Amino acid sequence: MPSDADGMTLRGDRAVPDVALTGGSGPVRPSRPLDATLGHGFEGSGTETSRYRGDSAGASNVGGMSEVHPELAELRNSIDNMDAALIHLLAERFKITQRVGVLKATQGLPPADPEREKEQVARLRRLAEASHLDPEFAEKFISFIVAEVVRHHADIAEAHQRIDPSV
Ligand SMILES: C=C(O[C@@H]1C=C(C(=O)O)C=C[C@H]1O)C(=O)O
Repeated sequence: MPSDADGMTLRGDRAVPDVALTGGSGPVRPSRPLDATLGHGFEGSGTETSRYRGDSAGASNVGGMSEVHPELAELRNSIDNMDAALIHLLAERFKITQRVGVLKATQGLPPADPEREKEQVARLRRLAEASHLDPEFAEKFISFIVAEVVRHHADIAEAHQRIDPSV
């Protein structure tokens, strides 16, 4: 199985992480020994290893200089990129749902659509399972977002009602 430098194994046309994350706060299940997955610096007795050990914040203090383990820094860089992508995606989603809210308010439709929500939850649970993400976490995540959207829709409907009580 070909493997690139980032701990990703290429299966078919997809890159999948060698460590399977089961969900938000769920357990991390290594699909191969953790030391092999993590690579250098975590096993053995090299100076690189001991230098970065023993600091729970992931930083070691050498001569008053705080150093973060280079692999930890690299991983956090990726986490930061993904968090930024999540925020951008959420911002785009809320732009669209605001338009849905205005459309519903002007058409006299209710803020929430429980049938649509059920379909979304079922679909996202399936997608989560296929991606080795905890489906319970996926459901909580989407429900949290949808609840906020519905609250916005109720606010838009109320504001619209004040301007045009006929709807
Ligand atoms: C966006 C809508 O309004 C609400 C919000 C939803 C969402 O955020 O996905 C889904 C269903 C509705 O309860 C919609 O009806 O499509």
